[in-house]
Amino acid sequence: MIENLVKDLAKFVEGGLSVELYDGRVIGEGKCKVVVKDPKVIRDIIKDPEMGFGEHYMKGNIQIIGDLEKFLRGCTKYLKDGGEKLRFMPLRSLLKILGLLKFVEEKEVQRHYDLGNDFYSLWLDSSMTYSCAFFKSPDCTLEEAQEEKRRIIYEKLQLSEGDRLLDIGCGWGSIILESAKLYPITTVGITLSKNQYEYVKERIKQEGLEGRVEVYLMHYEDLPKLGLKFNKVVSVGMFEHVGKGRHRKFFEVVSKIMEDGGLFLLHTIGKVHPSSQSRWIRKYIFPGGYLPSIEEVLRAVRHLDFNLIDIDDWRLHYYFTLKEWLRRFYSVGDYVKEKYGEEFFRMWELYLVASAVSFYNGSNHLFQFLFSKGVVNNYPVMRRSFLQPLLMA
Ligand SMILES: C[S@@+](CC[C@H](N)C(=O)[O-])C[C@H]1O[C@@H](n2cnc3c(N)ncnc32)[C@H](O)[C@@H]1O
Repeated sequence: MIENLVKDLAKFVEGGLSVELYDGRVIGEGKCKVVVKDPKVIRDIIKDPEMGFGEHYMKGNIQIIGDLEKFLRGCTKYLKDGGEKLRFMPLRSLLKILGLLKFVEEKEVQRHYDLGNDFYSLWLDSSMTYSCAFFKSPDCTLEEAQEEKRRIIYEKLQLSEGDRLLDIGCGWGSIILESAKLYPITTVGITLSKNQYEYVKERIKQEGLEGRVEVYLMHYEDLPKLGLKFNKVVSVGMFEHVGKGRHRKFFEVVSKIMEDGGLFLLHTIGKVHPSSQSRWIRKYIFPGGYLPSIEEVLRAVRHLDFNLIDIDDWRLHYYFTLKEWLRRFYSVGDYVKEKYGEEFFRMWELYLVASAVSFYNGSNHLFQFLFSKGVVNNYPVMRRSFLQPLLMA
């Protein structure tokens, strides 16, 4: 059975595939070599393929000598194109890893983001933005691409004098801090992470933005308690935490704190159609996260007073963002292994590569939904630019 599986899978992995088993047997030949160090790997993958692969990869019981991204890409292709017979092979579930995120409870969100500002600053750009950037051209730096993403958001939100902007899930504050410097507006950000909250508070002081920028450590459901109303709202990379069955409630809250005629830009990873989510990612990276489909987002606003203006898909931009995060992550690999341990390194490596592959192969997308509260007819009818240079040759 293993021989057949390797032979079939090898057809889909660029450069071919060989597998070296714990007993010294080598099956197949190719550029990518999978080393299986422990007989438990096979047992656990058969029992629970996705979790089995993920956990043994983290522990180093499975090693990929060659390109992990190409290997995972091959696996997805194999599962997609491999025909009816192959769909029942154990590896099918393994690539569920390529889904992302699902709703998490407060403590779980904190566990992820409070890993420490130091850890994230090792591989994020200098604005500490932890979401998809926009690469105007393939040679943009990550810093430039994150800045470009913010510019697009400000334009889509038509920021102008006197606006009150809310950022739900503001992270390390790049939007609320920068937009308040660029426009005569006031901004408010909320986050569940104590580290992010302290960091943003300090930046507000350092940059003399007191009175114009506020940050709160709070759950979005508590927003109405602030007693504030906003005419512009943005949420970037946070909706993935909201969770199945809670999307409608999220929009109800946003509607409560928005003024009529206001604009809401929702930037989220998503799926075109509802599909399965990764149990491994939920256990180790984003416990509880859920990636909504377009349909689920639109269904959630159906009976509310939001009117859809535009949907944009930045799928390949997230692939490039992840590749850049990964490049930076690898460049500090030895330090990460020493400080956080080998298993932690391998867990984050797998998460970043699997995520990159999920955008490359089209399982995941990055959507920007733009809604108005009520019908707004004085919105520009054209996007900033329809023609972007090709990102992929
Ligand atoms: C992926 S980060 C994105 C941060 C930032 N928007 C960016 O683009 O860099 C998700 C953010 O959502 C926040 N978050 C997650 N669940 C939340 C909740 N229930 N209420 C408020 N914030 C939440 C996290 O604390 C974190 O700041």
